[in-house]
Amino acid sequence: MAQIIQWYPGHMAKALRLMRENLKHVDIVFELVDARIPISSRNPALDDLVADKPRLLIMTKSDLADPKRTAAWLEYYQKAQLPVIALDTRGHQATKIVTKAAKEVLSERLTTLAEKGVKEKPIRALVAGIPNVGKSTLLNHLVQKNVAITGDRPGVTKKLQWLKTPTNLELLDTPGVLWPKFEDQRVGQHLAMTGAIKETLIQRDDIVLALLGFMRNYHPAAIIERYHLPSDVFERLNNVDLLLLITQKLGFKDDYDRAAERILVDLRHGKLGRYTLELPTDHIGEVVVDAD
Ligand SMILES: Nc1nc2c(ncn2[C@@H]2O[C@H](COP(=O)(O)OP(=O)(O)OP(=O)(O)O)[C@@H](O)[C@H]2O)c(=O)[nH]1
Repeated sequence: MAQIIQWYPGHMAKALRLMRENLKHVDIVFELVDARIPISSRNPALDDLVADKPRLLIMTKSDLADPKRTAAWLEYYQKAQLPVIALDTRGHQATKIVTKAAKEVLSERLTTLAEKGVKEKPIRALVAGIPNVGKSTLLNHLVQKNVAITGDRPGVTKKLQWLKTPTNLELLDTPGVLWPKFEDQRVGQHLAMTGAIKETLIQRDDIVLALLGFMRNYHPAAIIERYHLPSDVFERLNNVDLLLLITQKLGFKDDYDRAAERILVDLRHGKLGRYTLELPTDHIGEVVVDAD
């Protein structure tokens, strides 16, 4: 799990500069977002950076996300004309799905080149996304056993290194690490709930109380069943009292920090079911998303 990183404007500027440099050399950007938190795991800085470069949005960890909400997000992005797919990046279909989608995004250009009789060249791609979103997993999956690194020989000017894949994709070997924007405290909470960042002990209570508040409307049965609570518990208790009751039910006496930690572990390990914390109609931070 990524640690909470002290993120200074200088770091951000350097990361973005590096990515801008690398973007010149690719045909397409694979922008990864976590399907459970499509708002909080996206950095709008990429929009400006990528500008007119073809882009494929890849919603990772869709196996952990709520399928209905994923469908709503796919529809939203399709309406916004942003090519998008959702997948389990570890799944055996990942290579096929990503390659097919990338070819579709570039289809016009590929057809033009074919008509001009230009021999098909590999599609060069850059994988970008926030920490823990699945960049390395996807890279490794696409590359399979065909890793072939070009350039960067000693004594030779440093070249970009490309990873070859069996499907005529070439991937830049260093993914672009974007950093989430924390302007809204819910962004931090959502990143911590999904395990993208590690929370401090002090933040943990707030995060778990926010989670219980979310589950109250979204999926109360998951909490009731997991912690053997009375079925009307959400009607009777506020979030603080609910946490105290769960603490007792877990046999942790009055150690509610320990209970909070357990609840987060349960959530991250899928013990509270599949979930998506954000919808296209949510307004979080400065990211204004609207389905209309
Ligand atoms: N369930 C599930 N887990 C995934 C998926 N993709 C990645 N993971 C897991 O998420 C964790 C983080 O994946 P990484 O590939 O290391 O993420 P990263 O973006 O390279 O992370 P950094 O190196 O921190 O930038 C790992 O435990 C992966 O196994 C997915 O689609 N589904």
